[in-house]
Amino acid sequence: MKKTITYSDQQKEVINYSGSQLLIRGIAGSGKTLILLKKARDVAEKNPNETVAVFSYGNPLSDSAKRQLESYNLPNLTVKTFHSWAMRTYCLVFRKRKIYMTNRQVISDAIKEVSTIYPKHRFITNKDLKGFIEEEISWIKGSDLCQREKYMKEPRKGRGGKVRVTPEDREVIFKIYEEYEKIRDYRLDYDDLGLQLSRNLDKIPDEQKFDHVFIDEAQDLTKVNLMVLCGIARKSRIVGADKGQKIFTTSFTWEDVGLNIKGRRTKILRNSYRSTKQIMELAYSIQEKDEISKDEEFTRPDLPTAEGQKPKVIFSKDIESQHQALSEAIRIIQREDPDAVIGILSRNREHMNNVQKLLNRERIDYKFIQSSAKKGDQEKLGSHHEPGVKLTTLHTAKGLEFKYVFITDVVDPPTYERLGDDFDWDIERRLLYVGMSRAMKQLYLFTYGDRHNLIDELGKPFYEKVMI
Ligand SMILES: Nc1ncnc2c1ncn2[C@@H]1O[C@H](COP(=O)(O)OP(=O)(O)OP(=O)(O)O)[C@@H](O)[C@H]1O
Repeated sequence: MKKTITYSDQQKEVINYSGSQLLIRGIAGSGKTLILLKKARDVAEKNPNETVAVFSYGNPLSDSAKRQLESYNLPNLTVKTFHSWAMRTYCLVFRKRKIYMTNRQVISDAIKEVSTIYPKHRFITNKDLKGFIEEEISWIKGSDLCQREKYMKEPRKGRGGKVRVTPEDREVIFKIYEEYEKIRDYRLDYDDLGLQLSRNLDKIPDEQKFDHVFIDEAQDLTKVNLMVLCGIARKSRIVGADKGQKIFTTSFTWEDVGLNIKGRRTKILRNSYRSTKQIMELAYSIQEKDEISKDEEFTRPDLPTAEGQKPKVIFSKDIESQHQALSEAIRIIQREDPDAVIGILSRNREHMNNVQKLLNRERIDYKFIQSSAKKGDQEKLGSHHEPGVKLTTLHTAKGLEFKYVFITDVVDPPTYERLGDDFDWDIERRLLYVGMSRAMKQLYLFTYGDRHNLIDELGKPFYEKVMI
């Protein structure tokens, strides 16, 4: 059943805004995507001879946007992800027929090369820091800091504080980056697409540009990708973003990417229409602890008016009893609400695979929500629009919503992942906030053992504690 929408005054102001640049800042569930799609539709309907593109974050979200727009049948309106558009555009600009992608091994090979110069440095000897180096190289390319001088001077705002980085560390990282680029050679990584296109904006063919560009979840795009998207807009660029949900370590200012959002060009949405007051109270209790809540661009939320049950936090002794509690909770909900959409969100793939094994064992039907599937797994892909149990990660759940949300394994990451005291808890807080704010009606958090820093930070009056 299609729900009727009565737009709020704040939302109407965004819909009726007719300027050529606009930033829509809004909290989780405030209708940024809804309004962006409505606006894109209006522009496409009013101007049938002009092209309109909506850029969504990832395939699940872009499929959802396509679904919402398909009945309007507007041939001048398209929905894309940055990567799908950039792959095609890169081939056209650089006259390539096929794109060869690098693999993770290239980072290991680059580290090995640099080990002859810095044999004792922790980035060389500590294998657990490889993930950090991978993110750092992505940051260098995503922010176009590809010259040594630039990289050495760049403030790390937005990059996260996972590992303390001294000037000597930067020297080592930059050497690894240079080796990585040499070994990579003709192959590309995901950051190359935006980087090379941002340097060749004038070569992008006209048919790959649009009169009006709408960008959703912009807080997590890299600086170069945003520059490219703003650069291909002939007439207007409309951007939706929420710093409170920034879960990747990208950094840019709106000015950097060519967007003037001063004065009336920024509109703010503060009400969640997705979740109940009880869910958002709990979600805000963790967001308050995040440094980002002090940022001038952070959007302060208003509490929703819709009432519901208090979220439940299930404390188990170990992972097995968590799984038992999880399968019991799924069965209870499926009995009471057979058409329910249940999202099971995990911190990483390993946790998701454990949940998958549990559901197979318990003969509970499920589908995955993910950007792509391995060959043969296609029929296991689902969407958050259809009833049933959906398995996904917190990262992929961004922008999506489920009537019931179960977040599993809310425990401290293992020490090797935490890198001692340098661990960036703010990103973990934000991920949990993103996960919690996906829930429309009921929210369950599952934890076990005695190491659950984030659970300890939650406001105690805002959840029901269940001990197993
Ligand atoms: N005025 C409204 N009346 C009823 N429902 C609304 C209204 N505005 C938004 N919604 C609903 O609220 C939910 C959240 O909207 P949407 O996904 O657009 O929010 P968002 O700001 O993009 O969220 P997020 O940043 O968390 O992805 C959707 O189900 C949407 O249909």
